[in-house]
Amino acid sequence: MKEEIELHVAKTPEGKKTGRQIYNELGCPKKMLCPLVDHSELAFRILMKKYGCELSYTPMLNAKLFSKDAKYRQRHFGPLDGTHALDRPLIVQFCSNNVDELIKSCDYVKDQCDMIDLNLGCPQNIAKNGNYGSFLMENWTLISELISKMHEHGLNNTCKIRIFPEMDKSLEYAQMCVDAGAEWLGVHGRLREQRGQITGLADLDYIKFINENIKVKNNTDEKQVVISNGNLLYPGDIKRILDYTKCDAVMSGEGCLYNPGLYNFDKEKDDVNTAEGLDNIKDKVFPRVDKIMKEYFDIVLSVKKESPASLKSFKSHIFKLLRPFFEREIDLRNEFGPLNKIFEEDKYDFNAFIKKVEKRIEERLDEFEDVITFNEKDSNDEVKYFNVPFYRCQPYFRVIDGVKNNARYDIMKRDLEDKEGFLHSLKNKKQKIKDDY
Ligand SMILES: Cc1cc2nc3c(=O)[nH]c(=O)nc-3n(C[C@H](O)[C@H](O)[C@H](O)COP(=O)(O)O)c2cc1C
Repeated sequence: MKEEIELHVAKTPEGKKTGRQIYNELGCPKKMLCPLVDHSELAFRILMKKYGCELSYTPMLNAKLFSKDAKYRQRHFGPLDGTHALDRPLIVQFCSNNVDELIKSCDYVKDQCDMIDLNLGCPQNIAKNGNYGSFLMENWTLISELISKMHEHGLNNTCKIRIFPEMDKSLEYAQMCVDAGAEWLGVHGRLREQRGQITGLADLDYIKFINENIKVKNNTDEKQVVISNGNLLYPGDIKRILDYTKCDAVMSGEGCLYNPGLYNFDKEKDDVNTAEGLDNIKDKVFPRVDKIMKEYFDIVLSVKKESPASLKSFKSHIFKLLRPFFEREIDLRNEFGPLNKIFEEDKYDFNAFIKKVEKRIEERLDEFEDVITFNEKDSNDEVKYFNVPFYRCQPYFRVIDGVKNNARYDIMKRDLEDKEGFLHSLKNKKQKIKDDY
């Protein structure tokens, strides 16, 4: 027998805009940057906006700490966040299991952003221990209370969910969030168990099913705003995913981290589906790693005073941006690894390192042709894979070597032939698991 649960349904304050109105006012953004702990900080958001991203999320902020600790607030959401010319539209994301802490935190940031998101997707142990993120998926009463209080407080609010193994339950869950007052819904098409080594593919069928069947709160004619999350590797995937799921927008995490050029094309003019088309716009959509590294570093320096990036996050970005390059140019990777004084400008000039990378690429240009080609061997009807020179940013195909429990598992295409990369990934398994959200 179905367990009776008490659900909160928000009363909409008078004059409050609907999700669709907010979406239209924000210019109908289609290409969004995911919330990313340690990675969607101000500097990276600015870089992404320069490269065609239309809306960004902050990293997840912990409402318990944010509501109480001024230092935490200062460190994670400074005065420049949301006020920099290139930092809007912006969604601030909180994790929480406590209404008072959540509302207090929202009040601190509501004038510096366009919407506030509740994190219902974090699958990490830290979320398990703190009882938030995807570990609230069993507590619909609490979720509906958190969302409805945000809504009733007059905030423009969204939530980002994961899916259940059952499609119907996933829809019911999404509907509960919307009825509680979520004006937008981000759907990450993976189960809570799909993380680390068994991340696998997101299931777009679930996202499509939720999007096609969900009813907007109060059941008006308006369509619920739904954002699809997962499986974005190449620019052409954006249209493919939007056409398939019929969602309003896509958001990407790892796709952008490894290649900030993912969104950087003109949908009317540029051909992003063929190797030839991509080759014509390769500087935009697969930027050279030395150039993007310089651009990112310049932004980091420009916002350093008000919103300093942590060394950990800076290094993690560089490792991701340069992943294919570092896998071949091991000496430069080894040189970058121990660099810990990057932000102490007088002691270490990071521009000297950038110059070394640039020089190395120039030397390699004779040897490795600068063309994008279509990789027929790895293709199937739905997904196209491309060969991109190692000195250009490109998607990262994860190495997965295990299946656990009942997690749905679709083998993702991986570059296992790249033995060096494979071994490197395995060696860094520990680090990777820690990095994986
Ligand atoms: C480094 C990293 C940090 C993440 N941090 C967050 C976060 O703060 N909040 C959140 O909701 N999801 C977070 N995620 C999950 C992403 O937002 C996204 O849902 C997930 O990576 C799947 O999308 P992708 O396949 O485009 O990467 C994180 C993912 C990564 C890789």
